[in-house]
Amino acid sequence: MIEATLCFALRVDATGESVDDNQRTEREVLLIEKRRGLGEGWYNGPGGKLEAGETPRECAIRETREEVGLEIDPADLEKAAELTFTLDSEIHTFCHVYRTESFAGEARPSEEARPEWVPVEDVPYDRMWEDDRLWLPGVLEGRTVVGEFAFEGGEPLDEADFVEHDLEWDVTLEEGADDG
Ligand SMILES: Nc1[nH]c(=O)nc2c1ncn2[C@H]1C[C@H](O)[C@@H](COP(=O)(O)OP(=O)(O)OP(=O)(O)O)O1
Repeated sequence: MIEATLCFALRVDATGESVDDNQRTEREVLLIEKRRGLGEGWYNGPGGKLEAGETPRECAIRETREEVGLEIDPADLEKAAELTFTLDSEIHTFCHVYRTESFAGEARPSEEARPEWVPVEDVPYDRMWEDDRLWLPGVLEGRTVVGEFAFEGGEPLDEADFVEHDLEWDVTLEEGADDG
């Protein structure tokens, strides 16, 4: 089983467009267009596989730094979801999902990822994993969720068929004692 993370940074963008002289503000999320690995060519949050001895929180911070160059304080990461992806009835990947509204630096591209700030209303679900449209909108609204998503058809996971899912919303997500 692969243990992995995803990290969604959110910001409020003042667009400067005036509506009755009020400045319109729009929430944006930092997505990446993935340049290699599982889900290559699709949009997702920064993230990746845990390294030995690393907590999920540490992994989410490291992957976000490596892939797009943002720095995040561990205390500012909020656990938002725990997702289990099964392939042909076996657990393939367990994914810890975090969100944050606090970070330092400017997003920059890397070999692994091309970052893009996207209005929360315009997330390109047609260019993402098929399961994302089921859980990401709630996560971006600030909710928590535990989900299980079943894929069939053999490796690789990103070419398998998405067949069923189960979601439990607004749960309390426990974290390991060393995971802050
Ligand atoms: N069904 C799914 N929906 C989704 O949104 N993200 C998924 C997913 N299945 C896997 N992922 C994500 C979780 C994790 O961030 C990433 C794992 O992909 P990879 O195994 O290719 O790892 P990466 O190459 O990104 O990581 P490293 O090699 O550790 O840098 O894909």
